[in-house]
Amino acid sequence: MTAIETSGLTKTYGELTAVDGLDLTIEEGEVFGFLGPNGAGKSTTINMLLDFTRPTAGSASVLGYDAQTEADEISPRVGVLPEGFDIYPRLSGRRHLEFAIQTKDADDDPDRLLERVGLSTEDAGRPAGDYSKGMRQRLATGMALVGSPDLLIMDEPSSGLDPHGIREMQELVRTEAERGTTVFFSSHILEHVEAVCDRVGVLNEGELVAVDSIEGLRESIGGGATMELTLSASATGYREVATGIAGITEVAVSGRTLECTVTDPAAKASVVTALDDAGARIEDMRIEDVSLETLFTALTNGEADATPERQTSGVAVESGVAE
Ligand SMILES: Nc1ncnc2c1ncn2[C@@H]1O[C@H](COP(=O)(O)OP(=O)(O)OP(=O)(O)O)[C@@H](O)[C@H]1O
Repeated sequence: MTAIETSGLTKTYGELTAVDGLDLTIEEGEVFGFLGPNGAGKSTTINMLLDFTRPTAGSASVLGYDAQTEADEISPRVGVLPEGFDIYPRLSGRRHLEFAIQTKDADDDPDRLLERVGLSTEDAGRPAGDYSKGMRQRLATGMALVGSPDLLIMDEPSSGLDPHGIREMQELVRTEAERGTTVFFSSHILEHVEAVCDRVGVLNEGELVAVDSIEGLRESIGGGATMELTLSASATGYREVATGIAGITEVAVSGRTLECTVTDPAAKASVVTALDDAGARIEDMRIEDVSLETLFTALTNGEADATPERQTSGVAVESGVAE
């Protein structure tokens, strides 16, 4: 059975199309990262899956039930970490959890939940109104885990968390996935989903612009790289050598440096061999691979940070993608 299936799911607000004909299938047990820049339509999609918002067109099913007509069947089996979770300021964290346990008619141990989300017993006794943003996020995560849901929907789960908290959240997602839970989580930060997701979908201006495994995305960009070769003498005479190689689309020369745009990974070795054969002495080589961040940027009109990783060494540089 599919955990989530949408068909032509659309939501418009007046002139604005927040979600535009979304066709998405997520299998049970998958960890799916829903990516997109601010305003891409991620929360609107989640709200339609949870029947908080009605679609303008199309349909969605969650755990085999229609998201609009059978929402009552869905909610007991889904744990939700909403974006901008509202707390009851005077109630302690523990009371929040107890309340969630009662509401779901579950039998979770609040202490176990607190431990899982990294909230101390002492903090659990304090009014949630005094919590930091990260602590609120941990509490909301604990509430989402109540009742061991079959599907966990997390809207920007890393929001407010420090790097340590982000790692813990990723660990928690992994543990849930091992338990068989389907995890659907949205983020506008690729590296937060990269560590844990089986597949990612990239949403931009309401449209799904890519759906693939992380490996698939890596492969699709694997050929794109810039190679910078520093020779022992002027590179001017070697431009033609590099230009003649299949998979090298552009060559720029500056002093002793040749900068080649590579579209076929095999061309990286070919250019080194060809230059060597032509008598050039390569003193240094740097390869700047296109990272997933760069792909994300390209898919979403440059609204995310592009931080390609530089790898520097001698001639034996391996191709790779930024971690
Ligand atoms: N109730 C609403 N009325 C009017 N426009 C809305 C409403 N809810 C969302 N929108 C618009 O729909 C678009 C998508 O918003 P949405 O909150 O789904 O994006 P998002 O991808 O979750 O963004 P973020 O990462 O910032 O949370 C935005 O342009 C937003 O302004």
